[in-house]
Amino acid sequence: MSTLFILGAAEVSEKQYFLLEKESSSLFQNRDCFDRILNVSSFNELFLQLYNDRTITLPNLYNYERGVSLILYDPDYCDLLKGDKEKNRNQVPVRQVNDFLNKFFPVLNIIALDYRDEKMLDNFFKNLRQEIIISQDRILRLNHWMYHQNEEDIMIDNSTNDEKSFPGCDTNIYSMLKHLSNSEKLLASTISNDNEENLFANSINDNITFINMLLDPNITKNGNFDEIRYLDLLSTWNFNALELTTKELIICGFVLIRKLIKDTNATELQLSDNHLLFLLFTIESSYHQVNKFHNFRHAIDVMQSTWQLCVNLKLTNKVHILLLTMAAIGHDIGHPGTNNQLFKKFNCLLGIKFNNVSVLERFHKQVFQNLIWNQWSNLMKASVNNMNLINEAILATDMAFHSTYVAKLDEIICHRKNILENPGKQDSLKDVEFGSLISFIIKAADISNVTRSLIVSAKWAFLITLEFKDSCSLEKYHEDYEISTQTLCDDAVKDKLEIKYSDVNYVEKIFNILNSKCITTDDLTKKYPAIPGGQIFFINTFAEEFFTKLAKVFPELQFLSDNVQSNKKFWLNKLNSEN
Ligand SMILES: Nc1ncnc2c1ncn2[C@@H]1O[C@@H]2COP(=O)(O)O[C@H]2[C@H]1O
Repeated sequence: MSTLFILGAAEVSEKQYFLLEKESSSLFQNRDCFDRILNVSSFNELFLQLYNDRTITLPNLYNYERGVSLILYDPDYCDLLKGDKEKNRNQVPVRQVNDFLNKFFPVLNIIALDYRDEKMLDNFFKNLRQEIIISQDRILRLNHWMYHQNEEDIMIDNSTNDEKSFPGCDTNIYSMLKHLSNSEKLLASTISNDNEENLFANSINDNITFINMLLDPNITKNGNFDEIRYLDLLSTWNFNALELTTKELIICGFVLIRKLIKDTNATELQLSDNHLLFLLFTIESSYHQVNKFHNFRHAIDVMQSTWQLCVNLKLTNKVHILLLTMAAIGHDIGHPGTNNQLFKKFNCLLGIKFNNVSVLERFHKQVFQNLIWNQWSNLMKASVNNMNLINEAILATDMAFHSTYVAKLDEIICHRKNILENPGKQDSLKDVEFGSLISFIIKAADISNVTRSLIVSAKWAFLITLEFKDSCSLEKYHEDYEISTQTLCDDAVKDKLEIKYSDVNYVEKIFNILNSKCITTDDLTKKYPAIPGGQIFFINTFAEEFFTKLAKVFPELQFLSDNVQSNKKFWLNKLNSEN
């Protein structure tokens, strides 16, 4: 859905509406592109609308990831931060608004323009219809996210591996290069303590009470959410992120992180409730809601399992638990829902930037690190080891290095066997080192969906199967059409663009399946017969050995291995009954 925001006091909006009536204006000629027109009196009202729309129960048609939205306003008119009518206070230049939108609403397709700038409006509308088509097609959208680049993107100086930052791309749709580029600008503004940037951030933090956006009647008690209820939910392995609304996922992140901060007793790490929620809303706006598996729901699921593994392992360092849990929330930030091979195979700029090694993980690490520096710098300043721990944990989730971690488990098992059989005899092998422990925990959490209860595991399996299918479709699309990995807005293909992989009804169908209380694992495997085979492959190739050896090193985690075995039995029976 595409929204047109008319921003400014009534007088201004009358002028802007005038544009809607002026037949010669590009706005008039393209007004049919918008599904709705909203008149807002200030940026605070605009941001409240964006945040509230992002937390609509899924399938959310107003997530600003399908369609392209436009904010029209008069930068010279009024104090747009609060909507006062006084003239010439707090004028907000267009560049500053777009900078803010890109940094704090990264995955949203939305841009602000001065309503008087006909040239910019004409330029915006020139590509709008194609961009809307791209944003509503699963594969065209994926292609754009991963491969869009504009000619100004600075090429990499490969000889020195000098990682240069990238200017923003020329598109109104999300792209990973644009996300990375804006993330680096965010870091730069943090370091330079850019007060323009702070103007908005401070205004949001001062004028928006985030908790009020979460207090739905059906999830609150006496006007507040039931913190105990959510902490209880988070404290069991029966946690099911799939049955929670986006608001509840944010609440889960909030109550857990707030608890973990308190547990550290570290005054320098304290963060106000509103600031913590501002950070969580920004993280939510950095994950793609349109992704089936790699979305904010997966992030909160991995956050919960990371914390529970720390509890089961009786980790004592409260700061480490907080850092690991934060790494879990951010470990897949901006994930496109595909895989590293598709960066390397099509030789795209983002892959080259990271030398085609752990492209996704290094992207997540850089984007998350810059966000934390901007919104929670104390967590970073407290110790240089804090960011290193978060970075190491995020990089450890690259499955390309999975066998390295299994080999480390083998080494520890062998070391302990040697000690048992030859007490007192030293060997060159090592027991669990801190770095390995961090990696083992977040790796186990990242694939812990296969250790959940059968029906929960089956629903995650259903979602990742759909995502694998999209990756295959993207690969085929490139091979069939030999589409340049640059952009699908090139003139050569512009008029051929059509929606083949629409996902509006598709998403509706998915959430009907996930939300139905009566769906069984049998129903899922009947509808999607590829699931059992995919699960057996993944369990046999990765999960079974990893969790078996993890349990040998950490007997407290035996339940993970038992759950995998139990789920595997079901998948094998399914597979055998189908053959
Ligand atoms: N249930 C599952 N079935 C198949 N593959 C999975 C499953 N869970 C996780 N994975 C894979 O494990 C990978 C862990 O890293 P990623 O999240 O990048 O991508 C994940 C998937 O490719």
